[in-house]
Amino acid sequence: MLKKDLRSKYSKLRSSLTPDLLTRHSIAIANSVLQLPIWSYHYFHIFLPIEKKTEIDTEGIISILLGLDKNVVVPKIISPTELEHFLLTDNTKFTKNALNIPEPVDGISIDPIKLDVVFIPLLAFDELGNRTGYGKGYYDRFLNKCKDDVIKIGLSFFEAESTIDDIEVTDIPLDYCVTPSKIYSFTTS
Ligand SMILES: Nc1nc2c(c(=O)[nH]1)N(C=O)[C@@H](CNc1ccc(C(=O)N[C@@H](CCC(=O)O)C(=O)O)cc1)CN2
Ligand SMILES: Nc1ncnc2c1ncn2[C@@H]1O[C@H](COP(=O)(O)OP(=O)(O)OP(=O)(O)O)[C@@H](O)[C@H]1O
Repeated sequence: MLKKDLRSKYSKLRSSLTPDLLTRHSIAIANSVLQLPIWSYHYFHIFLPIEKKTEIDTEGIISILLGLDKNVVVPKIISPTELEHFLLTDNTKFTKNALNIPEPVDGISIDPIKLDVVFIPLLAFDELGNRTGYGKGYYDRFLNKCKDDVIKIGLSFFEAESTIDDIEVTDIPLDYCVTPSKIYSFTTS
């Protein structure tokens, strides 16, 4: 399927999730994340959900990361194409931007090259690990600034599509995708 059709299909599917199912699926995803081979790393990047778009509640994953004393880094949109990344601390204040994304007001800026693991929001992914988001290319540009072996983990309420047909050269595939019932591994190493 084409990205535009997948965006509309999965936006609709997501908006049909009840609050109770969203909570249960988000907890199941957080529990599965514990099974991934990522716990020797230090710098983890994670997004905060757009509630109006019924995104995964990442609070459980953030609690796990903080409980394990990991460095947790969150994005902030600073231009129509670019994200900046801030370390999450006890003092981090959040405010919702124009797209309803909770973002840090300011803080310690982290160079993406430092990141070991990135949790990635998506609307749909396929069996090869390709993904599509809202179509603004923020994550593709951001991942391009990370080290080559950064571990890229998609989080999805729904299972893989067989193929996304309009993949571009700038699309960076996932290493893993975690759904409420399954962990997909796309890595060859
Ligand atoms: N929680 C979260 N944070 C994230 C992302 C994400 O997907 N989820 N992003 C991942 O890249 C970036 C933000 N990308 C976004 C792009 C479009 C829209 C959005 O609401 N688009 C509207 C059209 C709005 C408009 O153009 O004014 C839409 O899709 O209906 C939201 C986030 C960075 N932070
Ligand atoms: N590294 C890059 N440099 C310049 N443009 C890029 C880069 N990566 C992606 N783009 C452009 O961004 C636009 C949106 O890309 P795409 O449709 O893959 O977004 P998406 O993956 O759905 O969105 P997001 O990454 O925000 O979740 C495309 O026109 C693409 O060419």
